[in-house]
Amino acid sequence: MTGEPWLGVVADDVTGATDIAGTLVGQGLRVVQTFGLPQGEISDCDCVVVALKIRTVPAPEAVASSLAAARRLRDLGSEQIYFKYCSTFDSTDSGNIGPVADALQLDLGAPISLVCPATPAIGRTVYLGHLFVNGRLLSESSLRNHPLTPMTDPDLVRVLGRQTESEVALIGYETVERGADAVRSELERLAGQGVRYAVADALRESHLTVLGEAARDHQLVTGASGLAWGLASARFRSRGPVVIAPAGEEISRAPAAVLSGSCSEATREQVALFAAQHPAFAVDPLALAEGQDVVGAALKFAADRLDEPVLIHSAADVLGAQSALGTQRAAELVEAALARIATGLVGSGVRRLIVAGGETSGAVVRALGITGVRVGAEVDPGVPWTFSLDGRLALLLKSGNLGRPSLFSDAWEALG
Ligand SMILES: Nc1ncnc2c1ncn2[C@@H]1O[C@H](COP(=O)(O)OP(=O)(O)O)[C@@H](O)[C@H]1O
Ligand SMILES: O=C(O)[C@@H](O)C(=O)COP(=O)(O)O
Repeated sequence: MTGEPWLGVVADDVTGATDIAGTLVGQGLRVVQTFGLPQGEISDCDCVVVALKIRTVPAPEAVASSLAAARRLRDLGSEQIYFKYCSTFDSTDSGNIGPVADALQLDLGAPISLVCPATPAIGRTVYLGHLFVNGRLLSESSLRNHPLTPMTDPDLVRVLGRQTESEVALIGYETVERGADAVRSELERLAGQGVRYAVADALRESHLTVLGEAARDHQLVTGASGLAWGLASARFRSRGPVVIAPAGEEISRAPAAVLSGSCSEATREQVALFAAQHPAFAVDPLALAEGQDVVGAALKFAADRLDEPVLIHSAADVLGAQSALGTQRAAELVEAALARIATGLVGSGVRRLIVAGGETSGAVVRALGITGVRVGAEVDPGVPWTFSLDGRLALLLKSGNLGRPSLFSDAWEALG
């Protein structure tokens, strides 16, 4: 094991980054995750995951940030770059998966790259190039109605084809089932025909190991957490999970809080279950818009109850808030308020913090001035505890769709 990160991940959002980081830790890699470009030297790890926020920004901005991240990762010693996007391929017809992959391929001199968001551990599979979410076609899942990136076409060859000028082809499950050599030969054949992207089928984890083995020497691999799992399991067949020292006593006994700005189905269940057993404060976007001191009220509520974990959440009447204030303004008000509440909570001694929601997590880590975390063990697939590099905090940053209903309660126990 070297001290240099051989694998560099460019992730297109914050909790997506935490998801892949946790997956790699589960496969025995030592992982550091940074928010934005890594600062200074990073050693004693196998992988650095750079969390960007580029899923829905204009394509040129996404390309510039990804290139900068990949170049920095190469400077740190990464031999292989992994572009992590969402397991539901969240993107629009103009990007950003195609433009970012194109730019990274060109920069790294990669002739052809795998494209595979399949992540069976969370119910995402690819069959004949079609993406399924918990057994339903992507276009018939709730992603069809995503506010920013509605996914109405499940055929990934077609979806990516609209985002790139390059040729996109399919490597079907029959080839994958024949093993890594068969996939390698097919990749060579396709590259010889000028194809730059091979969407690969994967229905179960053994398929991901085959793909990981086939892509072992690729300069660029693209996918969600599943294919990263395959890469790591092909490379380190016998490595057990990293044993992360439990949080120091100072942290594991410190006050704890959950901040949720996520409105996703899984989070709603988690919030409802936790709120039934613990003190909970609802942030009202309309009150924020009226200029009421909601932040002050939330902090007062928490300060009176910090002998047990408190929950501050926001997802009550989302549609009402959006129609009164507009989607963007409502989101900004809630994100800014939760970020200020996070700062106040940490100021009053909270050192164990769960944050639900990708955008929300981005706003919170920015407000807290956290530049990076060392990644610990997963509590659920894609949901690991992390420890800020400055030693201040244990943070669990959770993507909206991930985690079991009792995650918020179970996570404290997992922290030790
Ligand atoms: N009650 C609400 N009304 C309107 N927008 C809200 C409300 N609560 C949260 N939001 C916003 O919804 C967005 C949720 O996104 P995010 O944090 O990425 O969660 P997820 O990972 O579930 O998508 C955030 O921008 C948040 O500020
Ligand atoms: O790949 C996934 O499903 C997640 O890692 C992910 O990116 C989810 O997106 P957000 O819910 O917006 O964090």
